[in-house]
Amino acid sequence: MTTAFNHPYTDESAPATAVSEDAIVVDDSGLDPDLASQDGFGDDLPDQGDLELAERHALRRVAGLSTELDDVTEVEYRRLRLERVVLIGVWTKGTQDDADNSLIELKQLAETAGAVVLEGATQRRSKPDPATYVGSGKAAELRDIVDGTGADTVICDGELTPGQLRQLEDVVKVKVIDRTALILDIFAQHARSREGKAQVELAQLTYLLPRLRGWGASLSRQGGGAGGGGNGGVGLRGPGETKIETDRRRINSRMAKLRRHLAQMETARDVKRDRRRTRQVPAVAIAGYTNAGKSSLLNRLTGAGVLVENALFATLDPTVRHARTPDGRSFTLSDTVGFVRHLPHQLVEAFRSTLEEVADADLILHVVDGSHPDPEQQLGSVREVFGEIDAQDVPELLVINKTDAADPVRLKQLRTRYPDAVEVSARTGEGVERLIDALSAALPLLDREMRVVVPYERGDLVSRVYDEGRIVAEDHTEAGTVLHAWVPELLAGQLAEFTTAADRS
Ligand SMILES: Nc1nc2c(ncn2[C@@H]2O[C@H](COP(=O)(O)OP(=O)(O)OP(=O)(O)O)[C@@H](O)[C@H]2O)c(=O)[nH]1
Ligand SMILES: [Mg+2]
Repeated sequence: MTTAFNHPYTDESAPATAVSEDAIVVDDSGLDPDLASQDGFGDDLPDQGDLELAERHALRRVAGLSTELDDVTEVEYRRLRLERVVLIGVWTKGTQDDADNSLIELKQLAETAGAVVLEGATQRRSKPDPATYVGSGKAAELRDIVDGTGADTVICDGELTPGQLRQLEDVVKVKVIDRTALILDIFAQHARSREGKAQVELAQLTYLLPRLRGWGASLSRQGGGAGGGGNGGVGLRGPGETKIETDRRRINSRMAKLRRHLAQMETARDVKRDRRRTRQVPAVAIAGYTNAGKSSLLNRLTGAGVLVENALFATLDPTVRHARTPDGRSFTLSDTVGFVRHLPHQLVEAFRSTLEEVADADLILHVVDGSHPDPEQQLGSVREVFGEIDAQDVPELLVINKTDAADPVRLKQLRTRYPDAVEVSARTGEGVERLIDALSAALPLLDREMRVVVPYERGDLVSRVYDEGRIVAEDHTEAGTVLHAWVPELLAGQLAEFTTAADRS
């Protein structure tokens, strides 16, 4: 029994505290000035990101003075801010390696959220325990580990029911959260745009709603002091229940408000997308597992200067760049939010409009980290999400990235398995030429050759030829701009009236 608890993260060579150096520093104060000021959208959410833990506790006690909503959503999320954590996974199927990889990913997620991982352990079971996730014996061992390490949080590698979270908390006596809450927390820390923030908040509230009671109980216990210890105490329970009802109502109305705002923002996005569509510029979406190197590749391909970080979910807001093939054809290239195994469905829902960029693309550059121990599993998870967002029919160009760091044997396996994939290193630039060629070949061809004389008052058409087409020759005469160019069908139609006699045959 005891041996089932392995502690892979305590070895001397990799002290757990080293992780905090890479941790993302979130400066909430300067983050998003427009959220609070421009439309009153965030008016009821003062920014409390920099509050010390103790102050957050204090805030909870003056809950009656602030609005209830601040209390529940903001403060309780902030309480989620993890410091010293112990990881626990239930290993139900697959090999020991799979179980270890899963826990290593959980460790990366926890570190990305800013936590220091003290210990990790897995338990082999046919299925998670319905009461406490791990069996009761393991739960007691887990409590000993928590005591021994001074951890303040346990993170479970799965999605737990509200009841499991509460019951496990009762045993280990510290906060217990699951993988879903952890991912939501990372997204919350990384969201930059108004839309991204709203999407994440909606997902968090969806997650929080059925768990209100459980968290309330554990938090009132953690509040300690005034309550007289124990489980929150009989005296606290009555008012707590009423408060939960109020909170629930407020959360529901907040969610409705967020949905309305998101719908508006989505309309704006659709307009933008439609504009791109009518310009007939093919759209290429870069998608793939988180940390696969999508942003690096976008930078390599376009010099976009997009945030690259060795952290999970560095990119949450889609970035769209304009690019050209070597033969001059225009296309857009967009970076997207990374995927992860078991992406919480609340997030898939909330990010649906962002993810639709992928579903709407003419081509997906699916980036896989070739240096990962199990790239094929990541690839499978990503394709699963493609299915959920109806992107499975979009042509896909598989890109195996990080060849500079990948094991040659693994690369060879991948090559055999995916003969059409292109191997690149976004870091060294190796293979990028080949990728550009493959990309060009996969993009729709510009299909009309035109010779036109465009009068000077139609400079707009000339600039569209510049944007959307490829100019073979250009001259300026008294009659206007003489162009010989290849252009997309739609533009060809609009240029038709200016075709030169020679071309009219
Ligand atoms: N060795 C190596 N590292 C790479 C390569 N491409 C990217 N990386 C590193 O991988 C990490 C993640 O890169 P990103 O470009 O941020 O990955 P991403 O897919 O955009 O990640 P998210 O936006 O977080 O989902 C960074 O530390 C990069 O420096 C590569 O070709 N070789
Ligand atoms: Mg990125």
